[in-house]
Amino acid sequence: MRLSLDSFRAGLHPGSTYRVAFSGGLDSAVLLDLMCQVRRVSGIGVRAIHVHHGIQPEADAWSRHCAAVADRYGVALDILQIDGRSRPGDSPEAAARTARYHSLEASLDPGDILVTAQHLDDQAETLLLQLLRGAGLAGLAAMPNAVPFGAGILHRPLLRFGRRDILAYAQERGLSWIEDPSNRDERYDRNFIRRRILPQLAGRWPAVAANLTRSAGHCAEAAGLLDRLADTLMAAATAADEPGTLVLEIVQRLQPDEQRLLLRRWIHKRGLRAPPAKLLERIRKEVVETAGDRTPMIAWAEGTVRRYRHRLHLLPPSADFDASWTAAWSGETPLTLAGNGCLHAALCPGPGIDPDKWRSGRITVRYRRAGDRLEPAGRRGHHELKKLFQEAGLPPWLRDRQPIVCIDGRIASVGGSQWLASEFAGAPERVNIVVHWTP
Ligand SMILES: Nc1ncnc2c1ncn2[C@@H]1O[C@H](COP(=O)(O)OP(=O)(O)OP(=O)(O)O)[C@@H](O)[C@H]1O
Repeated sequence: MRLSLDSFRAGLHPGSTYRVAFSGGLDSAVLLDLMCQVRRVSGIGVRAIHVHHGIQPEADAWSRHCAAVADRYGVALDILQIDGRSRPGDSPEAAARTARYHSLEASLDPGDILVTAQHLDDQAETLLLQLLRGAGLAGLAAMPNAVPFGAGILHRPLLRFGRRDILAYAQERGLSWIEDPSNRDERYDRNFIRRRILPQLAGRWPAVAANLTRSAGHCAEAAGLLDRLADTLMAAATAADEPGTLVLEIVQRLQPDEQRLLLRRWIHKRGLRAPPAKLLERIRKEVVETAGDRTPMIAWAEGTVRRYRHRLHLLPPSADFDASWTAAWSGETPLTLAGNGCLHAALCPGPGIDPDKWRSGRITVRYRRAGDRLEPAGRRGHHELKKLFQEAGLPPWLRDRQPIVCIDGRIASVGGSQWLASEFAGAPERVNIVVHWTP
């Protein structure tokens, strides 16, 4: 489609404040020019944002170029300084991109529309890259035209226009831009596809970019439908008294493909990246489908799926929890438990620790040790903590994480004030020390 002010405006997502992601390259130079023209005719607010990655030696010169261009348009430019370096083993391209998107996302105010300059050929490259990675529908949907992003929206108004139309527009308008030398580096997959593969395909199928983009559109529609189906399955399977937990029996009644869809959505909604397909299938077979009363679990880098008492639980990783940790506590100020929330103590009416015993003893906090026993307040006889936890239906993976408050080395309370030792418990009708645990 020919790129003109009218054809561009016709597809622009409605809004009143736009932030142009301006790298200084050809595509975003055209986008900024178009947005400034729209501003002239319709009075929208336009600001530009440039991300300074601090990686390439030219980064300072690019920032200066962007500032000069923005100045000529009379547009305010925010320069976001980020550390776009990758960690060993990560792709530098992906690390810079992730850091850039995070900083752009955080910079938006409510209602802002962030516009970026990806076009039809970028979309075709993205689809090919996703196919080569073996992506599922969500990946093949490639880049959406508009999605919620931070406090605002991310919108790509040039997706309908090809690289050639964008170049023609820039030349016609006499725009200036900078060329990033790394765009020619064919060690990067995207550059290889753009420079070697797509021209070959276009020699035989001139409409290749438009057709691939159309396929991405079909995938996007199907992916949206499946998301809605997954939400319906999840609403039906979620335990009413424990949001975030699924009722095993309901999940088991679904077909295998529905189970996979539901598991992926459940993990995604928790903000975790789904495991690879093979591992997801193991979760389905070994955790969901296994018969009997077993309590299987499967962990991957992003989390753990566990089955316990007819429910499925999803836990984020807990890297810094140390079961051998112990500390003295004044009881006056909250105590932070590494990787396990915090404790605080307050005087409250009702069951709790006798304030006199609390003040006169030496308080320490630790975790469970083999053979720990307790006589619960109001009950006769000592019981192993393990038995008390089982009796209360506490899932096994939470048992070692219950903080144990000791007075002079003897257990006074467990899990905040969930279990109180009779030897330290105050009279329940009086005001006592209540230990709260916020995991
Ligand atoms: N340094 C930058 N500062 C501000 N915006 C940028 C910067 N780099 C890129 N952008 C914005 O992102 C768009 C896409 O850039 P580019 O194609 O280089 O990114 P990419 O790494 O391939 O990411 P994507 O997959 O989103 O296209 C640009 O057109 C521009 O709008």
